[in-house]
Amino acid sequence: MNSPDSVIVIIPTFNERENLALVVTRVRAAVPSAHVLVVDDNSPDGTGELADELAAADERVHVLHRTSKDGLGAAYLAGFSWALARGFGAVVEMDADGSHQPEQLPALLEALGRADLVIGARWIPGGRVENWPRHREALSRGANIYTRLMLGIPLHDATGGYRAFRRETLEKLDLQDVDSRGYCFQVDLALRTLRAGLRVAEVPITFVERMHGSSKMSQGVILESMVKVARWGVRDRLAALRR
Ligand SMILES: Nc1nc2c(ncn2[C@@H]2O[C@H](COP(=O)(O)OP(=O)(O)O[C@H]3O[C@H](CO)[C@@H](O)[C@H](O)[C@@H]3O)[C@@H](O)[C@H]2O)c(=O)[nH]1
Repeated sequence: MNSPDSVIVIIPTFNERENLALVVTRVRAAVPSAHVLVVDDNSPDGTGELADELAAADERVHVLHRTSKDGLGAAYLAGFSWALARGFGAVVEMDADGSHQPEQLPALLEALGRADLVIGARWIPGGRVENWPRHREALSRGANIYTRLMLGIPLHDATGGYRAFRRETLEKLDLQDVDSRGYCFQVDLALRTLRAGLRVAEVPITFVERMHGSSKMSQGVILESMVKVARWGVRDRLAALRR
């Protein structure tokens, strides 16, 4: 069992062979006490085998192999239950492609001292993106405006995927009810955290476009997000009317 102040960084992977070793090395250098859990969905490019090699070389690196690509949300849910069962006190989400800077992890963890969930935010003062194509920036900014309007939440980067949870936060969120598969998983968990009356803080981050491989963003992921966010907004407004 790990101590309450122990940190695990969960990295979901699908075809990230060219990126994984560097990001794991950078995490271990930025916070040497942190553990890393790679959750691989049977990547055809051999990412899972590479993760096994990294785990064999470092006792703080672990791998969860899943049988097929089942979405970012499902991968994180599997990673969360693995981490909670082993007693980690802080659980971090991070992309494998180097978009999230491991060197900014100490700032996220520091903010977790006064919040229940910390989101690394691109769209607040001090936050920025580097080398992102214009259409991706427009999509992300638009998605966050849409989310804020539909849900009436005070967050500027609810879709951001660089974040740190206290273990107690995850324990309170009824994760067994979460069915968000794609990137709307991020909004889903932020919304659940706020609705549970917990504190969400945003800290500025620099998001850097990946050097290798490609994004797994798809029309299906965008559609799921639009429909789910609209549905949650209607649900919450109806609930407010009934009160
Ligand atoms: N295991 C697993 N991993 C996945 C899957 N889909 C994506 N991933 C992994 O999840 C991470 C993010 O996926 P990308 O495809 O690189 O995302 P992006 O387009 O750069 O994502 C941006 O938008 C997301 C949604 O808002 C954000 O979550 C993310 O932080 C970033 O801002 C990567 O490590 C990728 O390999 C999946 O089905 N299974």
